[in-house]
Amino acid sequence: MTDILRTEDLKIYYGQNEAVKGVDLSFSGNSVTALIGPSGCGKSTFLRALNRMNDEIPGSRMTGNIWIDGNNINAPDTDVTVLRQKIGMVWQRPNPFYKSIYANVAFGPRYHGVKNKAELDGIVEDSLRKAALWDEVKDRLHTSALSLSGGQQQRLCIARALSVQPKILLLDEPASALDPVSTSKIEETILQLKEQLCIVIVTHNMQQAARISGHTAYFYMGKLIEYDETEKIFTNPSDPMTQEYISGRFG
Ligand SMILES: Nc1ncnc2c1ncn2[C@@H]1O[C@H](COP(=O)(O)OP(=O)(O)OP(=O)(O)O)[C@@H](O)[C@H]1O
Repeated sequence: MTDILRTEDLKIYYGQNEAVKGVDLSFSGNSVTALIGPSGCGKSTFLRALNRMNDEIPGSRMTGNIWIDGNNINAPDTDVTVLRQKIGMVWQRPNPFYKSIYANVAFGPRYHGVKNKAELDGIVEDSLRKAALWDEVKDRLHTSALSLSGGQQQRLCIARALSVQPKILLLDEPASALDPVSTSKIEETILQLKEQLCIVIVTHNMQQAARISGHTAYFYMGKLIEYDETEKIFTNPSDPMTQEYISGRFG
């Protein structure tokens, strides 16, 4: 499979603190890659770099390259809005806008110039279907997004990210604040989205990583220790550090 996203010697700093220490990783289309590792090892920092979300953090800077479709996203002429259209992101806590369900999903397409109501209606329905939320909300599209449960809000945030047709979806512990039923709905949604997207997910939940990802990257203290097929990482990792982490977490 062709890689659509690749990092090369990526280093990320907060002031003097080097949080990510020269990571090379590649991601292909139609795949789910899990980023795992102990708290503070740099998973979220690495993830946020992939659509330049760290730009928003004062004192943060990065070196190295991130290639998407052959373009270096760290190039000074990169249009960050266009970049974030291609690479969507969903955070740990659902963060819908204080607007209707419809307006949340229509926000991105409207921002990018879609005005036609029929077209917007189509995008909203399609995005909500892909996020496995349509059947639950189709009769209340114009009610507040905040009237939804936490799990529904998170699927709404996924629909919102999908509405601008990204190629890549970044998920930062998207189910860690949810109950088991909502978690399994999010996991089912991720598995369906894999058919169309490249997905990178940070998770603390080893079982979740094993259930949904094809490849897993193990980070420790800012370094990428091991990257391989998920089954290999969880059954027979090559690096003793990975083994120690996995057995501690599973044992
Ligand atoms: N906004 C920030 N400002 C300064 N330092 C930060 C910031 N965010 C993260 N760091 C530091 O960068 C390092 C990596 O943190 P990061 O949140 O990326 O790790 P993580 O593996 O995602 O952790 P967790 O699993 O707890 O979310 C840590 O030393 C952390 O203190």
